[in-house]
Amino acid sequence: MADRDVRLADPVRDDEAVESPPLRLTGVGVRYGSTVAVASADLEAYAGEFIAVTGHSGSGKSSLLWAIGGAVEADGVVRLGDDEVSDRAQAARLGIEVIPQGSALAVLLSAHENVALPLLARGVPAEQARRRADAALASVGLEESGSHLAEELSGGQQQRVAVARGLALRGRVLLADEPTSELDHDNRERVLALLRAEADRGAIVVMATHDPEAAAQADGEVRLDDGQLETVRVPRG
Ligand SMILES: Nc1ncnc2c1ncn2[C@@H]1O[C@H](COP(=O)(O)OP(=O)(O)OP(=O)(O)O)[C@@H](O)[C@H]1O
Repeated sequence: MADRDVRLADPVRDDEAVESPPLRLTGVGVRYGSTVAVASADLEAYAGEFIAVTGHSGSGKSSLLWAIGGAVEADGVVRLGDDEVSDRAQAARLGIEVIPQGSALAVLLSAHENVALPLLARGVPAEQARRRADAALASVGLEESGSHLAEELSGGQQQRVAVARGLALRGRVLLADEPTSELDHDNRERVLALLRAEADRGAIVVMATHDPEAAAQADGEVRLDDGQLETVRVPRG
């Protein structure tokens, strides 16, 4: 798809509000060889919604998020508004952002650099990127840790940096893969509140989690059972 046909998200804009177009999955499937990770999933989500994807380990949660984010080859169609997601770079241009499982930080960069560099890569001016990284790190309680190398941080602190990095991008859709798995109670609640705020800002938040208490705080829940997606709670129910 040519760039001019893609409705670009604008990460340079400094205002917080966003109105995500609807996210629609139709018959989305993910296979790895003979393993069916996700079988023909249908899902709709709208601006302001916070959806939990639950299921046991290996049930396909990450694969579903990767398919939405264009990070894995998938059958079926993922649409954000009128635009069909085709690959990761195009999904990022549409404003589909990811908080990956396991943080995936650059360990030899500082916490601040890990948050600011993706902003610079999207064309955010340096001063604005610095400010947004400061604010995002402060929002996860790491205002004092910005200069620490990622490898000097604990697992939970690294996870909070990854959350800050995802939030700082201010996407239209935020895909959060087990964003609270390493966190103590207070930090889990803090991160869930930040994801809620992200939805309140007009984004769509899709969170994979195996934690029922975290899932209960989302507006809606879908569960994967060996790749089959079923609706547990609808956000508008
Ligand atoms: N790159 C890959 N190559 C082959 N098989 C894979 C790959 N990634 C995932 N799988 C398989 O696909 C299935 C779904 O995996 P996925 O990571 O999506 O599940 P999950 O629900 O996110 O698991 P967890 O909660 O443990 O993170 C599993 O059977 C897994 O072994």
